Amino acid sequence: MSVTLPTPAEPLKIGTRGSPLALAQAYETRARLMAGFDLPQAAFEIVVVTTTGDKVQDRPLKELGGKGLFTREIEDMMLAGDIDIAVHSMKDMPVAQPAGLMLDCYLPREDVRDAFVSPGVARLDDLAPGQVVGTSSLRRRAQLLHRRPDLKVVEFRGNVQTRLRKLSEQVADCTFLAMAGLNRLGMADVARSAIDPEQMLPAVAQGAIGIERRVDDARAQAMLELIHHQTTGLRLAAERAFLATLDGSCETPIAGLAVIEGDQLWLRGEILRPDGSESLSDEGRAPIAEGAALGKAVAERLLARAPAGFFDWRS
Ligand SMILES: NCc1[nH]cc(CCC(=O)O)c1CC(=O)O
Repeated sequence: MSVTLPTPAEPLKIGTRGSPLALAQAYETRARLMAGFDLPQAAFEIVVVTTTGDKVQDRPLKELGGKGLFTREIEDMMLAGDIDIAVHSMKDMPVAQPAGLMLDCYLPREDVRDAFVSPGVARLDDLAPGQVVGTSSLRRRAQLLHRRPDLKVVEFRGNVQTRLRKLSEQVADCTFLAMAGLNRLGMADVARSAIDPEQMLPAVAQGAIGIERRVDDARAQAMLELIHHQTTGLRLAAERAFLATLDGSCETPIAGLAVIEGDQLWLRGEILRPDGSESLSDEGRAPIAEGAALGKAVAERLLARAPAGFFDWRS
């Protein structure tokens, strides 16, 4: 294939966070761009950005507050022209982008499931009453306590490597990680088992990489159009519309997963109280091109069913 790009006088600067997973995702993006345009590695420059979310490790994420804790500084650099594109875990991305930026390029989605990780226990169902689960995810915490109010949950922050170290220090009996992250790190063997979405519905956009750019950057637009993965985009349109309608973010106990079945999208969504005392689920189907309307409809049904005060966990 021959694609003419606006003159790439300068290397395309790819912004990323510095964790091993973030770097793996940036390398995957670079590899797809190199292959797609038959470009050498020198046509790209990977720029590592340390964000506030990366620097502050000793407080729960929800206390640090603010959507986009891991992305704002990267976006500011892109708006300033210091980087051209930014590679993100879509699970961590707010539903709307700042003025001047857009996010419409997705790489093929990885395994969407959560992994059960434990040195001593093989499966989620094998946990004994009173055992300790480490997680910083409000969703995983609420889903787990909903099914197993007998378990104890402790705060577990940090990247994949940090969490594994805490497990080896016996801070908790088990933890959960996204299968996608483990697979992308070549660490699938860390998962004792993968948890079926029926048992634990994943976070919206789990396993998907998105690439953000400036709205008016014709070179980046041409490059990203070629590597965009269509069906991942259709699934995320449904899931992110669902999240947007609930006004949720990665800081809320919300789960959502869309899959493609023939010419239809099937979306399932779940909202929970943070203590797990209540869980509401809903689902729907629509033609694949109508994901945004589907996500909105499923979210609106959940909102109509949610008792007063269901979302008041921040007060
Ligand atoms: N919130 C952190 C985060 N953001 C994306 C991933 C994993 C990769 C993915 O879901 O795409 C993780 C870690 C985890 O949940 O294990």
